[in-house]
Amino acid sequence: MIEAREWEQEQERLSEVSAKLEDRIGEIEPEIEGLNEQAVDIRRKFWEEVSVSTSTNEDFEESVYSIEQQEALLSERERSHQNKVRKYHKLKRLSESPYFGRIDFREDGTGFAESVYIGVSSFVDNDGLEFLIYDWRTPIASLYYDHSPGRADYETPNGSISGKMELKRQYQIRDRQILNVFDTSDTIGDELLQQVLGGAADNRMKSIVATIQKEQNAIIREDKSRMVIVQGAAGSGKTSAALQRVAYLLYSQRDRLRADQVVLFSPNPMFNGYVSTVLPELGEENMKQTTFQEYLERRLGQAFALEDPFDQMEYVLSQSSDPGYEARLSGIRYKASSGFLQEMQRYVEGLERGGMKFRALTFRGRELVSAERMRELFYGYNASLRTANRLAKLQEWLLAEVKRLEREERYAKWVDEGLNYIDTEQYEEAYGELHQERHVFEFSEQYAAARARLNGTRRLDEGDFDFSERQEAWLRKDLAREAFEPLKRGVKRMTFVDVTALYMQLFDQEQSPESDRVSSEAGASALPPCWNEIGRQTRAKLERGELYCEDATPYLYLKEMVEGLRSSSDIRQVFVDEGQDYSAFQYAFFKKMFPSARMTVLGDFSQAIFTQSTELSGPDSPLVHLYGAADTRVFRLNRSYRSTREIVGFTKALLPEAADIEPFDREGAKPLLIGAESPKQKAELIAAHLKQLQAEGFDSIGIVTRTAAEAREALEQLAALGCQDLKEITKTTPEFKKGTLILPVYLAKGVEFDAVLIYDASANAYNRESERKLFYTACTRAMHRLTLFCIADPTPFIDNADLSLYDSAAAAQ
Ligand SMILES: Nc1ncnc2c1ncn2[C@@H]1O[C@H](COP(=O)(O)OP(=O)(O)OP(=O)(O)O)[C@@H](O)[C@H]1O
Repeated sequence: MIEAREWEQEQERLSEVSAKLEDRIGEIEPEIEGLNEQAVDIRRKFWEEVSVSTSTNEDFEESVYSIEQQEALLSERERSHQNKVRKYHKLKRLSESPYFGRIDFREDGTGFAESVYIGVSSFVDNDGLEFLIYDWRTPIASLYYDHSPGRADYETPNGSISGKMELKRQYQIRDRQILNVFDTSDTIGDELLQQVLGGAADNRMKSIVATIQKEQNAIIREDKSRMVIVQGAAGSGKTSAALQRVAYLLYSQRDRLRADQVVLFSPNPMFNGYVSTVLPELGEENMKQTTFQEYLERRLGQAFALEDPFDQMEYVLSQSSDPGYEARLSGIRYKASSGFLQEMQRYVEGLERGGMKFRALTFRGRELVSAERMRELFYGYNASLRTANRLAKLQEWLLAEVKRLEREERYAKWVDEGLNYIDTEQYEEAYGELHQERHVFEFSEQYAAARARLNGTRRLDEGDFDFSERQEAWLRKDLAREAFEPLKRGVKRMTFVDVTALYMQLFDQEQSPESDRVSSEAGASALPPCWNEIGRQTRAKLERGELYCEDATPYLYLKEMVEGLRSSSDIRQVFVDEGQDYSAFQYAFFKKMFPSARMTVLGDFSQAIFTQSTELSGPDSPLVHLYGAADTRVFRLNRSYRSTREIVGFTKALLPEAADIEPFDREGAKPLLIGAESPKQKAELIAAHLKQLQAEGFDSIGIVTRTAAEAREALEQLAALGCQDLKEITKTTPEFKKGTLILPVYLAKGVEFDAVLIYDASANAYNRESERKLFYTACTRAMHRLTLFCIADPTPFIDNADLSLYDSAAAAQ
């Protein structure tokens, strides 16, 4: 705390700045309202003011010009309106809490220290000279995040500036009143962070702008590398830093980066809502948010029923007795691997020499162009042409061929018959079309007649226009055109390439029964265990018009590699959260899909709960290879901000690789393990504990289960025991609500709760080594309290947790 006198001075300054903000808002407000009315007015009068005249060419041009002018004027007004509105909202936001930090910095060579007040955006005094508030993203503001009082420097576009930081101060301000002021010697004062982290969880993520940590700031401001990888412990602020980074980039590159050129891939649709308020809170427009599954659905959803990652997860967790289980798991791993990616790349190259698969073009049950003919043409093109280019040539040929066949078809029997069923509408259309032609005809006829008169000759074709013949010809053409339309559309979409057969062909090679692992044809990679069964499962699924989750990306990759990629070069920044859950294929895909983008991938290999997963930063990481080590920067975050010291102490004992995680120093109760004797008793204990937590004031509680079926069971049991307001979260729930949620671990990814209850931590439930990370992920969702329930023995995953790390309670009989 600071002295009373200083506090008073700070309050005085705050009041002054607030008053200036109010004045500025007062100046802009009428303008905003005026602009609003103007825009509506111009739109309303738009068509009144432009009279469209088509009587002469000049008139018509005049009208078009006038419309264009009006439109340009309107767009300009709207743009300036939007800018003003944005400015207005920024001022409003500032007026609620103008700043959160201050540094006094004496630049070397100057005789005075400047006081730099830092807030969510800049505010300059009316004279235009004095910055009353600096935006947190300005170069000088980085001092606040990176240094303690003493020698300090910061980077600007023109080089480094050094000096001495004489003061570093933090504020908590509400309604223009200072609630708290802290002077700090630390990089960012622990006191403020303590307060922020001690607060309750929300159903929306919060901006961390006032308490960004030095190691997070480095991630936020990194702007040299093409690829930024963040491997960070659970709760270390990866998602928070990512969102701040988006806001930073939108500011620092405001002349060349728009919010709609930034895309964030989230782990599930609910997560989109969870993080959607952060950027607007920082005064920025939201970026595009999507899930990879949504993208796959858009690209493949019409052709196949796609399995989503959550159904795949449910299968992996609950169908271990299925006879094909081992093969499926082996397939999931293989189909996500760099080995399969390389195999696929070799395969696509090989298609230039042989093995292409085509689908014949058929029409009314007749084969128009056989697959064989297409193959001949394809392999007859210049051998130096790539597959996609040859396909483009073939496509051109096919379109011409289809048009030729369509012309021939006009006199086919079915068209003769079709003429008998022409309705009046079609006749009218034909009449109309011919009538238009008639004008042209008449004009040329008149012209020819005039010439004939002038030359004193007679035309041979005079008067030979036969309307009914022409009408029939028109109708025949129309019938054939309509019937051929789907075929033409198909050729344009390249449906003549049999991608399904091409994909299946990848699995054709038989594995010898005596060997589980044999070298593939190319000799560079080995086939995975249960290879033959993997092939059988893959083919059977495809034949049903379905795609396993693990097949969707490789399938699309193959399709794109063969047919030529449709990329989005407009996207400039791609963010991937929960990056450990994406396969090597998906990363190769991102690179191809967004050729002009830089990438930021955030994740935690300790939370790799899906069977397919990618190590983010090790030597084998496909991510590091994606753009090359020189253009890649890896950051590590080891400090966990989410959970209390006690919870972090317990969770880090669950996983050997979590050993070096440091908790932020915030105290709380030890995790509690409660043993029950029967499922019924377990449910009763959970119900009682829930009531106790609610009575203590926790209003964000997560009951985390292994599977969706278990979540349903939990809901029924607890509701029967009188627990109120329980909300079940399924993969189709559109957004998180505050309260007591019951959900499977894989849907709790990335989110947090005041208190987490592990619904079943028994040895029976969690015992397979492959589920250790699943269990770890569940426990690391807790901020303040973690309680685990089990029947008989607890999961062996806690064997390494020293008994001092948690409390145990057996059920009272
Ligand atoms: N610098 C910070 N100041 C205040 N709060 C922070 C800071 N960094 C992280 N937090 C808080 O810590 C919690 C965890 O942050 P976040 O969800 O971003 O972590 P994460 O690394 O993405 O976690 P996970 O991998 O478990 O999804 C959030 O409540 C966030 O607000």
